[in-house]
Parts: sequence; structure tokens; C-alpha cells
Amino acid sequence: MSIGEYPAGPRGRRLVGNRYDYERDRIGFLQRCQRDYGDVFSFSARTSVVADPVLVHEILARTNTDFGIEVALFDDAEPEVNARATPTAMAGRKKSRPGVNRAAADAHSDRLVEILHARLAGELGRAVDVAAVMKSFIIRATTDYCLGDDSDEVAPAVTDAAEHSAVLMASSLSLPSWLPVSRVRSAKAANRRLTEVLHERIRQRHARPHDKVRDLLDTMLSDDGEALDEQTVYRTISVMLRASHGVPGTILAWAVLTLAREPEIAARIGLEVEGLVPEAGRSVTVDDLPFTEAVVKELLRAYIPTWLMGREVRTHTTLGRWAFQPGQQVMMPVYLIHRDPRWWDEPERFLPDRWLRTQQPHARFAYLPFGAGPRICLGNQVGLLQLVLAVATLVRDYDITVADADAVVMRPEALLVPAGLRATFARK
Ligand code: HEM
Repeated sequence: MSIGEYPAGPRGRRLVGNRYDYERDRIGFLQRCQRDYGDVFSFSARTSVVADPVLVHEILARTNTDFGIEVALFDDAEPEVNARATPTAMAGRKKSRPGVNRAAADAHSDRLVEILHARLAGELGRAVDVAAVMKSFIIRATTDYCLGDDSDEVAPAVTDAAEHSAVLMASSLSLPSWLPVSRVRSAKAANRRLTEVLHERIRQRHARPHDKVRDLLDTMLSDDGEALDEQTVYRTISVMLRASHGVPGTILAWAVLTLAREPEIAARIGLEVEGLVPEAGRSVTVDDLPFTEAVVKELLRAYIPTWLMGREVRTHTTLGRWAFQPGQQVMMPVYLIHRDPRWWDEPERFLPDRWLRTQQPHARFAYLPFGAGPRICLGNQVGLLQLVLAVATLVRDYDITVADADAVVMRPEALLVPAGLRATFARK
């Protein structure tokens, strides 16, 4: 192939192209294409798939310049997410950094455990939709992380806005916001409500600041570094809250299923947590729980919720030996990379111990749970802490009964979900 060609791929069926076969078995279809055409192949004249770790990393690194990340929920709206790539939005990211690093995340560990117990208290003794409960726990935890005492009214508003937006996203259509469709109207109303409560909280805090930094909002309003306008503070916090809605909660659902299927892993986590005696006055952190952390890393490899990431091509550009035009889409099946036997030993097995050895994965960039480049997950340390402490707490303090674990199936929707997972939680 000469430099600058559009990738080859299956032509698909008349009228529907590849969509029919893709919708019947999304992951299987992508795996078959990869086998037949290699790591870069086309899905249609507009959409290509890139499953080569180095090229995926390059796309992520060139995001904001050659590749755009934004998805417009309403096609005539200035999508709020678009603003994230502007210099002021990147300044918001920069200012937030000391508020989201490992030390800041660790400082939230006691609150996190309290919030998990409080969230489960109302659910004990009956079978619940695990992903829904875990998502709402994470929203409460992240809202508390960002806004501390001011989070009460905000957490329900985030859930509402995120859920309404997810319904629109799932339809995979960009609908004009003037369209009198009830789901568009309710999504707009929920987003407006979240915008209002958040602005209100930011203004109040600005007028009456805490004497020392207690949460992410304090970091964003602090005198250290560049001063930000209210809109930039709002956007940064709002993106943090929305971005934390689905992914960590979904991984916790996978954790509950895995603990039920692999009791010896649950037992090893139990031993690790029970043997832990932190010095007086010091909270438990990720560093105290190396095996639990390895389990979380393995969950993020095997069941990566962001299994298929996407970018829109912004400029006439090349990637490796392929050429792309503005407006084309590039999809990155992280799931395929995380399960590729070229980069991983026994990729189909759930082996947390691989993370306690060296040399995993065998290729650079073959592990991308948090993305990479200028738009890498801003909450990666916060998310890791949430997952490790939640898994350890679930094992230590709860008996969990999963109803029919064998019937749960892996479903690659917008996120990769354990469909049909229900469980009963009881305090030990
Ligand atoms: C541990 C679970 C998590 C995973 C696996 C995860 C994964 C990701 C991934 C893959 C992206 C990049 C998406 C892309 O490039 O298209 C992302 C973006 C982001 N995540 Fe996370 N995330 C997690 C938890 C969180 C949490 C708890 C927060 C907030 C506290 C958060 C905040 C963000 C933000 C703000 C972005 C957008 C950054 C930007 O576009 O500039 N994430 N996350």
C-alpha cells in the first residue's frame, strides 16, 4: 500500500453497509475485520477503526489539534464540551491538577468509605441493579470530592443530567435542540438545572471562601497560579462531575460480578484488608492495598468500560501510512488492544497477579484505561482511589449474593456493561 491511502475494509451489505453485521455482534465484527484487514481498517467511507497501540496513542496525543473529541448532544447548540479544547478550558485543567493528584485523592479516602456505606444502607437485603447503585455512589463520592459540604443538591442534579444525556447519546443521533421531542426537552431542562445549581454554589464559595483548601472547588478558586473566571471554574467542575458518571460505577459492577465468580480472589483481598493496620491518624490509601490495586488494574484491562473511543478528524492529515480528511471519524477499540495476545499473556484469563510481576503489557501503549495525551482522564487518581477502596470495603464489610452470575452477559453499548447483573448486599 502506498502512503496516504484510506484504509481498506469490508464493503458490507447493500444499503446498510457494515452496520447490520456490526450491530449483531459488535466486538466479534471488529475482531473479524482486524483478522482480515489488520490493525487499521475502514468501517465505511466516513469511519475507520485503529487498533494498533502506537497509532492509537498517536491519535490521543494529537487530540485538540488534528483530532477532535467533541460530541454535540444537540446539533444546533454550542456544545459545552467543545469549549474544553480552548486555551481557557485547558487552563482550567491545569489549575485543577494539584486538586486531583494522588495526595489530594488519598485525602478523600475516609469520606469515600462513609459515602459507600451510606449509599448501600438503603439497599440492604434486596436484589438491586448493581451498576445503577454503584454509579450513584460514585456520583455522590465525586460531587463530595469536588464540592465538599455544598454537594447535597448537586449530586441528584448531576445524575439527572447525565442520565438524560445518556439516553440521547444512545440514540446516536445528534438532534436539533428546537425539536419538540420530550427526551430533548427533558435533557435540556436537566442540564439547565445542573448549570444553575453549580453556578450558585461557585458564586457562594467565591463570596465566602474556606480558610484552607478542602475540596476541588477550593483549589480552582485559590490564589495559587492563574486566576480563573467563573465560567472556566464551572466548566472544569461540571466536566469532572459528568465524566465520572458512568465509567467507575460500571467497573464496580464488573468487580462485584468478578468477586462472585472468583471467590479465591475475594478471599485474597479479604486477607489483605484484614491484615491492614494503618498508623494512628493515617487513612488507608491505594499504596496500602497492592493486591486490591492489581485486581482493579486487571478489571480495567479485561472489562474496560470505554471499550471503543472515538475522534473526529479535524485536518487533512496522515496517521502511519494512512490519510484522513476533516469530518471523518476514527474509532479506537481499546477492548481489542487490552485483549490482544501479541501484547498480553493469556489475555482471556482474569489474572491480577500479572500486575505484581514486571513486563505487563509487552508493548508500549497497550494499556489505555484512562486514555492518553492532552485529554487524558483528569480523574485518574481519584478514580483509582474510588475503585480500590470501594472493592476493599465491599469485601471486608458486605456479604454479596449475585443472582445467577452465569446469566450475566458482557454488552458493548456506549460503555461495556455486565447486562442483567443484580445482587443482594448484607452487612457482615
Ligand atoms: C477509574 C475510572 C475511570 C476511568 C477508567 C476513566 C476513563 C476515562 C477516559 C478513557 C477518558 C478519556 C476519554 C477520551 O479520551 O475520549 C476520561 C476522561 C475524563 N475523565 Fe475519567 N475515568 C475514570 C474516572 C473518572 C473520575 C472519577 C473523574 C472525576 C473525578 C473523571 C474525570 C474525567 C474527565 C474530567 C475527563 C475529560 C478530560 C478532558 O476531556 O479534558 N474520570 N476518563
